[in-house]
Amino acid sequence: MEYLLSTDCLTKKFKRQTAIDNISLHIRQGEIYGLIGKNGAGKTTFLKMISGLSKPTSGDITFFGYHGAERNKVISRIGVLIEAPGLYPDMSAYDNLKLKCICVGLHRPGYIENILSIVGLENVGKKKVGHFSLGMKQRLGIGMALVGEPDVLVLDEPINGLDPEGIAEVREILLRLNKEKGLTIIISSHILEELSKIATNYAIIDKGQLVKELSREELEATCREHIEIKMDHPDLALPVLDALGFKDYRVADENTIHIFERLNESGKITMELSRKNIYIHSISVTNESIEDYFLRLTGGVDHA
Ligand SMILES: Nc1ncnc2c1ncn2[C@@H]1O[C@H](COP(=O)(O)OP(=O)(O)OP(=O)(O)O)[C@@H](O)[C@H]1O
Repeated sequence: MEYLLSTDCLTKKFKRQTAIDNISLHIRQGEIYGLIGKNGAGKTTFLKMISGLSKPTSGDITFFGYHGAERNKVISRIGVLIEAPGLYPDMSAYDNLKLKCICVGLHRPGYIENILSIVGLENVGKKKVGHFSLGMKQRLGIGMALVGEPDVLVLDEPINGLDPEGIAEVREILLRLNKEKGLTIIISSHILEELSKIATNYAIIDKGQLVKELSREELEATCREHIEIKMDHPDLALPVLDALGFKDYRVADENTIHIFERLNESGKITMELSRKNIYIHSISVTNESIEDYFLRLTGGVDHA
């Protein structure tokens, strides 16, 4: 089984609006998979479908090798926190977790205490959840999603509205769960910069469509300072770069080469290419921030 979870041409329509349009994504075990998109891009709709909370209009989802209706057999292997965590405000964190444990038939001694400690709420005592900060509620929401030891955690904008300290706390918890328990995490956000601190893989979606699926390494390479050459046939330039001793370069797309070393040698490269009669459209040194890259792919700032 190459992928733990994948979607094939997944589509969701609400009357005439297509919220998710033909999205095929691939998530491996152990990844922290970030779903990035502006407000209204379709993140929640997508996460609801893969979590079994909403039915696709068309397309398929494969999870643990099961797809179609068969996927119901393994759907409980997904722990979900979508929109606000469903917490009882007049009860303590312990009692909220206890209720969930009873619902799923879990009665192990020390189980609830362990979850409280994982999400950093071991010292809140009998304080009612209604008096918790937003960050504490989010952490308890993550704890609730952990009941039953899922293999995958699906989190919809878990850092939305949190202050920097709250964001850092959630980030630490997720990194630890991923590293120590090997949990696969699928997490959405509209801030790529923030997600880039934890995600190993990304899908950028815009207006319901997949714009790009890429790994952390690919994102870092794209946003690292580099020489960018725009030309019609990048393949023609590669022997010239090799002859000049360049090693750290890649063909970014059918019209672009990125070179990540010797950034002051644009002139030399231009001269060599022109000596070989290889025509280029432009050559420049680029340092695009992660957020600029996201805005470029999703058509700039949304002023709606
Ligand atoms: N139940 C529904 N009925 C009708 N339209 C819906 C429904 N749920 C979502 N939509 C529409 O689908 C589109 C995608 O919404 P979705 O909530 O998935 O986006 P999102 O990326 O999660 O955005 P946000 O971050 O603002 O929640 C939006 O235009 C939304 O209005």
